[in-house]
Amino acid sequence: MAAESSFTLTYATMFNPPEELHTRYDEALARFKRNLGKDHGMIIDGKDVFAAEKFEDRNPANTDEVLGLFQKGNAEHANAALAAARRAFPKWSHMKWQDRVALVRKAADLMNDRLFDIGVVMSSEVGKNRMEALGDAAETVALFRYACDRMEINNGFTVKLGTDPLIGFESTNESVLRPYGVWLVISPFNFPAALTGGPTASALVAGNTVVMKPATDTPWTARLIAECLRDAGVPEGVFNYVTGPGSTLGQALIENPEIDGITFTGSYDVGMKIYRDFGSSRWVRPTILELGGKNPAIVTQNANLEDAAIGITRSAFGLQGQKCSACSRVLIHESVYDQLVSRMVELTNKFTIGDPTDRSVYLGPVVNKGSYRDYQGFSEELHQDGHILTGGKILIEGEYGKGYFCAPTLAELPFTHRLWQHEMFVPITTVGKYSDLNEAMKIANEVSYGLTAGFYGSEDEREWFYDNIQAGVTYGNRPQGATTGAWPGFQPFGGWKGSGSSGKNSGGVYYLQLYMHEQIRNRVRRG
Ligand SMILES: NC(=O)c1ccc[n+]([C@@H]2O[C@H](COP(=O)([O-])OP(=O)(O)OC[C@H]3O[C@@H](n4cnc5c(N)ncnc54)[C@H](O)[C@@H]3O)[C@@H](O)[C@H]2O)c1
Ligand SMILES: N[C@@H](CCC=O)C(=O)O
Repeated sequence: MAAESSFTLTYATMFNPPEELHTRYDEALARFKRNLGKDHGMIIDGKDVFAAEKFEDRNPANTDEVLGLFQKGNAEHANAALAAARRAFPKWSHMKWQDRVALVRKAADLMNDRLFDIGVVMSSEVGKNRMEALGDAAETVALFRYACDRMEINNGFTVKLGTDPLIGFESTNESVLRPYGVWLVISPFNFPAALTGGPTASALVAGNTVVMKPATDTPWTARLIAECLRDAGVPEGVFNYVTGPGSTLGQALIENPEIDGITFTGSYDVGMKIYRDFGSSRWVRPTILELGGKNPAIVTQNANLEDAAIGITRSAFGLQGQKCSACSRVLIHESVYDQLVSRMVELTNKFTIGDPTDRSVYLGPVVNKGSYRDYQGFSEELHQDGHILTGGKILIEGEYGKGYFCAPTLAELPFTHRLWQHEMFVPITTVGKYSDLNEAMKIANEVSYGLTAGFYGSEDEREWFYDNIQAGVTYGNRPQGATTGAWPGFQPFGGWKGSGSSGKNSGGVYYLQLYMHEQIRNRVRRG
């Protein structure tokens, strides 16, 4: 987002926003308060569709507050949405790609105009602080535009190939990338705009039609993204927005043979189940899985310790540790261990915790009761098996008692403990001491995940780190965030090993191609 000033909002710049951003956020917050408690439909074939059963979208910072009512979609809604997407596919896919790009760009412009309203809704249903929420909305705009740019730069992915060396014939060849058909997008709660909107925009620009299903904790943000597409004039049925539980609606979507491709972003367990279920079809369909992380930061004796402390604590506790990219493991050389740990504790204790719509707040609540309980369980385990440096308790005094607030936690733990391997997805980071850098690298890589990783050390050491770490997004000496804060076109985002299936990062130059299959066109003429 470019405001009137020269400031451009990204996850790296969000720590020093101009005053104007706060003013506009506050205006949106006032509008939002007048819109609470409404009944929001699904969007199927361009129409608002209401189900017999509803679910409440509640504010995790104040669980008494019902943000809105949403539809508990079922298998019938799944079938209707997929059928609408199937009907819309022939016309959408045969439209000139330039016309699809124009519509998706228009949706991005609308989203940019509505950025602050989207941001406030997101803060309220996810618990994201202001700048993180605005960042997620701005990232979605960037992902829409990036997909359009890539289609243009690649001229619609039509490439002239060699002419066959025939005598008496002219035989030309061309490669064309073409859409698959109906694409399913299932997204998680933590980046409800970017991870619903990003894959949707790529699928649409490529010529697929889409059914999108957000997480049950975050239906409103996704609805606002869907409204941008609808209001931009994307034809009926080309995208469809359905809401409801993953175990019923999500499962019904997965099991429907109408789907030609899927982008699932979420946990490893659900992703792997989807992969297996999806694999039982008559042929192999593209399955883009963006899964969990257990992201390490390695700090050597040559590091700038202040940059390391700032970057690590920001990445450990931004969005309450509920980022796939969160810095959840820190490996520190023994010679600088005490100094760095004490600075990290100091910075962690300075974070303001509270209502995420408040401008001074860095940590909001965790997203729901399940995460709140997870935090308590892990804290108990850390009290027993490790040493809590700070945190380790839920916050219940005063206003905190109304929501799911947890103290950001740093804990020492033997490297053999299971929590060095398990993605906790709450504000808890484990810290350990190493004496040999090769050993630290071995520990960093000995997990099922390979999403992001951070490094603080000398420039030579850093190149060694890149060559040896198993991760899709890596950062060196970055105070803006040790392991978090990727931006489309700058740090395309995706993981290795159990963190991702495609090996190509979203917001990167190889991503849009995943939504298309290749057709070779050979044309022969006598003469
Ligand atoms: N790699 C990435 O880019 C990335 C980004 C964000 C989050 N994540 C991961 O997402 C997880 C947190 O998000 P979450 O708690 O919302 O994840 P989740 O796996 O619980 O849910 C993700 C989505 O899957 C749906 N779902 C659940 N069961 C389903 C089923 N059987 N069939 C179809 N859909 C089903 C849910 O309703 C939701 O929409 C973490 O593991 C995090 O690391 C990964
Ligand atoms: N793109 C985000 C992470 C998304 C996953 O949760 C980042 O780079 O921090």
